[in-house]
Amino acid sequence: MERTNTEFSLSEMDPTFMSVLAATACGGAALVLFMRYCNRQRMKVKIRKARSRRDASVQQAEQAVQQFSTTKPDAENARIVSLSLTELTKRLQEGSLSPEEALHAYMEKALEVNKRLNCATDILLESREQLSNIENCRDGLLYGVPISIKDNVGYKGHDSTCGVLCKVDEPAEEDCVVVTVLKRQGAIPFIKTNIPQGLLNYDCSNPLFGQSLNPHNLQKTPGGSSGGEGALIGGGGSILGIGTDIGGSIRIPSSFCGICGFKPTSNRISLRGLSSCCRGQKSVLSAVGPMARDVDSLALCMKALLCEDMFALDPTVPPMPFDDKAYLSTKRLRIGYCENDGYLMPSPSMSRAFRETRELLEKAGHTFVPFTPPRIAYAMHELIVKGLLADGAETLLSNLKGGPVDPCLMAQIIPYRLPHWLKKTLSVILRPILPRISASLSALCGVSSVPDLWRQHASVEDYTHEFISEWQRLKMDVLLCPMLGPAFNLNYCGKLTCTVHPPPSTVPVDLFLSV
Ligand SMILES: CCCCCCCCCCCCCCCCCC(=O)NCCO
Repeated sequence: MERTNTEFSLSEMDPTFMSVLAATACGGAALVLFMRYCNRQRMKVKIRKARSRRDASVQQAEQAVQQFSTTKPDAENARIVSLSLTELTKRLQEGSLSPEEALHAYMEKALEVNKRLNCATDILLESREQLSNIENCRDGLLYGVPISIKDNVGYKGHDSTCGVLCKVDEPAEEDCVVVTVLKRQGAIPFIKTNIPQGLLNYDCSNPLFGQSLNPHNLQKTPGGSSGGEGALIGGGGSILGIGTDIGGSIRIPSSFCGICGFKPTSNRISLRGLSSCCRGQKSVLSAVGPMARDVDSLALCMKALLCEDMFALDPTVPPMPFDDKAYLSTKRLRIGYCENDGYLMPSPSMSRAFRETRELLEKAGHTFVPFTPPRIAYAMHELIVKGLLADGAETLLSNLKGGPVDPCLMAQIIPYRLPHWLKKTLSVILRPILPRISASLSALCGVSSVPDLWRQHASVEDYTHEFISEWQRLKMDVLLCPMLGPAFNLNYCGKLTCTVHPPPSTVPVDLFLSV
């Protein structure tokens, strides 16, 4: 066949041109490798910086505790950390215990728990400075009470990392509203606690601070995302903590660590000044709430937060104080119960705890009515997963950019990263054999347009009203249902979420230790 003049073989090419081409290709490859190397180095520096900052604060706190114990050798630390919050506040208010003693006792205990469970991200050494004007808060409901706060709760001068590298070295300019109000009530935030990377996970590990462990079994996770709080409080290192919850982040670690947790309705407590990896997401709303050893402590914390100060600092919060009358009422209740929502089977231990609780409440004269949450599979996929990741997980992924993905998040992130066409195709193929995975994959594509997002919001609104109508039809006061638990193994994340707004809480029935 005759050769055209545009055809030529490599051997006929100008050797100078060939060398330039080869040099350019090698240079390009070297540049890419160099940039990757620099990026990895930058990443390592950031991780090292965050860790050494945490370690330095731990070291300084150890010195402070030691120094205090030499000036006050007779301090009854073990006795102080065993008091309930009611007893502690009483002793602080009557003056038989000083805020300084309470703070140092808890700091010592928290450091010991942290050594075992790796649950702290930062020790707030400013807490000791706060002691110097704590007498101005003598009338506060939490006068002198040392408290813990989750990593994403803004505290002036400290990072709220959410476990991602891009938020390291971004210290809060001001205390968030919750911290301001708690401080005015006399509380002393002294420690920040660990979270899973990105906060959208039920484990508790991130590349900056590593894996936190369960206080009752070191092979298990404390849960997430308020897992550091669960571990610290469950281990005895804090008497009251502040967590956040979208789809279980207060309730699940409370259940896994054998403590109590309360997720109020969203914006009952101000969210101003809190950090997040999916800010602007409005389908499944986040909430701030307390975690503690007993229910009375949760109530006291709510009472302290629901005050004029918070309503003035964040006027978007409804100015509705704590309803003491309802809390103390002994009226017989009409309790809706749901042992199995048809989506997630409770574990045998959880079923037993549920039934024992029901029996006790029935004996106490409360009435039970069966309640079935409407259209649960639809709510899980179309409202929760599609709502949380309406942007196709773009915001979360952009927060993870430039850093390693934690092993506990990997299984979640792989499907997020698939291209839309592949998620859609897999969803269609898997529909007949794995309907839930198929529905999740389709939901992970998020919404396709602004009108689609509005439809999504409208569906959440409709579902909320459908749920509330059923609640009202049955004339229920509360709903009793089992929690996820007992605690999972490390790196095994669960998927239990909630989108409607009745405020749920977790209360331990007894401690179930799996071996
Ligand atoms: C092979 C395909 C598998 C598809 C898997 C689909 C996974 C969807 C997972 C969605 C997970 C959402 C977790 C939500 C956690 C919420 C935690 C929370 O409450 N955080 C609050 C932070 O303030």
